[in-house]
Amino acid sequence: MKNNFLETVKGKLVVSCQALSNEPLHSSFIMSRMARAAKQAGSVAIRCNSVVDIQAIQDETNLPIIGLNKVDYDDSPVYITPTMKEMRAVASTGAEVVACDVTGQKRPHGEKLSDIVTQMRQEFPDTLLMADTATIDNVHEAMDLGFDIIGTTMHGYTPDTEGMNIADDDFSYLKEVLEVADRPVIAEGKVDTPEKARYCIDLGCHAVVVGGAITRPLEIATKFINAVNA
Ligand SMILES: CC(=O)N[C@H](C=O)[C@@H](O)[C@H](O)[C@H](O)COP(=O)(O)O
Repeated sequence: MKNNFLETVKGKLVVSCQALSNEPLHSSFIMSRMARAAKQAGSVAIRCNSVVDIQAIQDETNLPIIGLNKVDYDDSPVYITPTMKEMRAVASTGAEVVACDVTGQKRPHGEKLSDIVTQMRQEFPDTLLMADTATIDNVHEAMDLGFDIIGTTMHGYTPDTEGMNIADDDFSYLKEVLEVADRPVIAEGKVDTPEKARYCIDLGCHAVVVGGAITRPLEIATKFINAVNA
C-alpha cells in the first residue's frame, strides 16, 4: 500500500488535537470532535496522541494521522513514543506517520533509537517516521537514522533549548534546520498565529503543525485573560 501522506500535506496545515489526562478536554470523543472541526476548516491531516484518540479520530474524520503516544517512564525524560512498545501500538492503528522523540536523551530501559528504527522498518515498512527534534544535532541524528520527516516539535522543550521559541530572531532556528535538512521538514511547536504558520511554509517547510493555538481552549483563554487583567 502506498503511503501518500507527504503528497497530501505538502504546503498545508496539520492540526494537532491533543489533551493529556491533566487537561480539561481529556477525552477521545472530544478530540474526535476537535478533529472534525479541523477537517471542516480544511486541515488535511491530524496529529494526535494515544491509540484510543487515534482510533476515534480515524473513525470520525478518515484523515491521515501523525500518531504518537506520550508515556512517562521513571528512568528517562523521553516521553513522545519513547519505546518500541508505543511505536508498535501507534503504527498498528494504521497511522500514516509515527512520531517519536529524537532529542539524543536516554530512552527508557536503555532502548536504542537505532534498534527501534530498524525494528519499525521491518514490521511497518509503509509507515513514515517523524523525528521530533530540538536541536541541529538532533536533526543530523534523525537523518543518519533514516527518519522520513524532520519535525521541530521539541525545540524549546529540552534542557538544552529551554525557553527558546521557533519564532525567535525571525525564525532563525527553523531557517537553519531547513538549510541542513535533506528531507521534508515539518514546523511544529509554538506556531501560534496564522501569519507564523504561513511564514513557515513560505520559508520552505513541507507542512506546519499547529496545536494549542487551535485546540487547547485553556491555553487560548489564558492569553485573553492575561491580556485583559494586565
Ligand atoms: C513538546 C510537546 O510535548 N509537544 C506535543 C507534541 O505532540 C504537543 O503537546 C504540542 O501541542 C504539539 O507539538 C503542537 O505544538 P503547539 O501546541 O505548540 O502548537
